[in-house]
Amino acid sequence: MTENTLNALRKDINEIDSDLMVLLAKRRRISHSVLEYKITNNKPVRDEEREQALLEKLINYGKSLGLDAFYVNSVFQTILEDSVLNQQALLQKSLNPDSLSDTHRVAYLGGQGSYSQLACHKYFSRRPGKLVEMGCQSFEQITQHVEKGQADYGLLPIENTSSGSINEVFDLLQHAQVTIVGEVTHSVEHCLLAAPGAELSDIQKIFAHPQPFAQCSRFIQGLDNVLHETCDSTSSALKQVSETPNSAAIGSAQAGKNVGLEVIKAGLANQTENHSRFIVVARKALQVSTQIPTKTSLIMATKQQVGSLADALMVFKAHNINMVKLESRPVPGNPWEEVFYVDLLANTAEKHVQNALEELKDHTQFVRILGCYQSESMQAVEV
Ligand SMILES: O=C(O)C(=O)C[C@]1(C(=O)O)C=C[C@@H](O)C=C1
Repeated sequence: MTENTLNALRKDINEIDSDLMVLLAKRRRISHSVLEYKITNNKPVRDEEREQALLEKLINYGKSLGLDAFYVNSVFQTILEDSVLNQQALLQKSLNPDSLSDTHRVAYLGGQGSYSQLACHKYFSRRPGKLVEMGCQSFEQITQHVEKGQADYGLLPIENTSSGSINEVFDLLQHAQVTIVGEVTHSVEHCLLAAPGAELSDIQKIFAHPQPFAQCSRFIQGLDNVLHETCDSTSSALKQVSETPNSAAIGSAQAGKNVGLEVIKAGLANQTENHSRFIVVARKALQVSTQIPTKTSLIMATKQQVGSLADALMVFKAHNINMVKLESRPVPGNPWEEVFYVDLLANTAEKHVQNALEELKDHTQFVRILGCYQSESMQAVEV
């Protein structure tokens, strides 16, 4: 085949890709119009039955065209996720016109290329406006920026599929004067990043934030005679590499590229599927539509008597509320006392949820709602 033929074929591919883009944009606009029907008729945004029927039809059609089911399914699951999340974001925007600002000032940990920055970009990609990013040195600095009104939002990692809950953030939430207004899950691919040309055998020291160290513990334990040093953030770990010979940092490939470092080993995390969930905090709560999946997070201290935690949890069962997280943390200054963090699939705008929260007071010493917010972890339908 000549180079001319190759160029002609690539031109055909470019044209098909442009046509696909036009069709995707058209599909999105139609999906926005469908939302109007759902608003008027108070229907849930997501219609899993319709998604399932659509996917089945597309998979069969794909087969007749020689496209395999896995490919068709994954392409259309992505399209459907975009459609649902966009409808939800539009609905939320119409419910909270006050939050419609041209600028979002967002505080997060670290700087360019940090995992928090990537999660921030993902969350705000569906919330148009100018993003003013404020890289911070600590989680506490993030909540302080929000409390003082220097930032509109703060992004805090709360749990990771490899290392579990991020206790420092749970402890901070006990006292911070902020409310949770959103969540975003981001997949994290940890790489070992070093100066161009370096090899794994050259590395004598590794810099990283404690979280990546925990999430890559098996890889780290397998290295002999390599020192580790913890840093405040991935960004500062990257900076250390440029100042320390024969060193490397753990970070995303993008973070390394931004500062001229190369990936010398990828896929370091203990689990192949390594995801972090971040919460978005603000000073003022947002109203959440009852037509979209919603989470309510709270902290509670149960009474110091036998069975009080079980009694408290039975309240959720009695009101048919699904609890998706329960975490206990010590109370600073009060040894052996515990507070519990609870995530519920529930919207505080609903009467049965309000009743449950009222009843919960009978079984606890205190309850504080940390936030009621749109749940963005979307489960794909099974076909
Ligand atoms: O058909 C609908 O109800 C839509 O809102 C459209 C659409 C889609 O993009 O195809 C989006 C969300 C629903 O979960 C199902 C399908």
